[in-house]
Amino acid sequence: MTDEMIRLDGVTKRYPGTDAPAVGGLTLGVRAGETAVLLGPSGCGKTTTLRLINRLIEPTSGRIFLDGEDVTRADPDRLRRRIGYVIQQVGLFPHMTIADNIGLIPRTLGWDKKKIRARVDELLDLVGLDPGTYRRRYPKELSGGQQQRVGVARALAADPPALLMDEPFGAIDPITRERLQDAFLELQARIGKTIVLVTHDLTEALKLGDRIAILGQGARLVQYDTPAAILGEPADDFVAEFVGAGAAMRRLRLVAAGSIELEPLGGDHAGWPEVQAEQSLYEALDTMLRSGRERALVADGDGRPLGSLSWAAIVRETPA
Ligand SMILES: Nc1ncnc2c1ncn2[C@@H]1O[C@H](COP(=O)(O)OP(=O)(O)OP(=O)(O)O)[C@@H](O)[C@H]1O
Repeated sequence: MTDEMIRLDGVTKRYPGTDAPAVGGLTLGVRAGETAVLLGPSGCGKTTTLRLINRLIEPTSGRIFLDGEDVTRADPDRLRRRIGYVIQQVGLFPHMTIADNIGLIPRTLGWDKKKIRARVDELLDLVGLDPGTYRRRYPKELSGGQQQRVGVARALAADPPALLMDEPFGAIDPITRERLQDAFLELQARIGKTIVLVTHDLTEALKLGDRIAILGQGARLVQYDTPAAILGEPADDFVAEFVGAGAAMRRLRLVAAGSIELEPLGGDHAGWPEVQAEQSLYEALDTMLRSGRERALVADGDGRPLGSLSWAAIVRETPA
């Protein structure tokens, strides 16, 4: 057995009348409870890959597995109840209330009214919208960010183990977008779904992904790794170029101060700035810069000193 919830095995999609495949023999596994981000340039096949997973698009060849089961030929309607789908345009039905939009799949599954109502309220709570205020409203009476939350609630209605998200925060202003990303992380920490999320925004990928799949044209898998590894050890020039000039600085946000080799504290450290072991190197460096010191004391959660972190140690730890 495998702990992979989603697996693509040599999946190819060739649209009629095109020369090169949109997805050419992609093999990719997503572990249960993890968020995998598909990141790559426009037209590289991200959306096609996502829609192959829930069979909105039929593969030309290859196989797709959900929780170890070959679903390449499974009934698409049944499959989609096990895989929630969230898109950028949200796709709420304008003539239906928020409650009816969220209750869509439970209704098709034949749940009774009381159970649907309870589930709708539970989901509104989960995504941070007050049920009393929002349940009877219509989509146009909500902001874009609130509609996006409803879209997520709807996708979660039948409690599917997996969730596909296509540029879920794409059309939203930068400040709301950051708030929704934070809300996404809090929600995911509680519900632990297996998520495949498409974006072309590197910052979003680094923030939300447990692992990032960098795709080239034809959904060629160039690198599939943790955010820190993508930034620290780009597989080739394509990835290095994609993650760009700020890679070393971005990586500092992903490494905890307590995770690198600290120096012994030694004698007098009065007046040193202090950072928590779980704070990032980025925050540690910021603290040092603001206090005008080249060293900080690293302490654990109970305030016990663990060692000394120097500027030089951060430079040594950063892959050149
Ligand atoms: N229905 C279709 N028929 C023919 N070609 C298509 C169809 N849908 C997509 N394509 C082509 O397949 C390729 C991959 O498209 P896809 O939408 O998967 O890319 P993407 O990475 O999601 O792009 P973007 O980031 O711009 O949304 C593109 O070259 C696109 O033009």
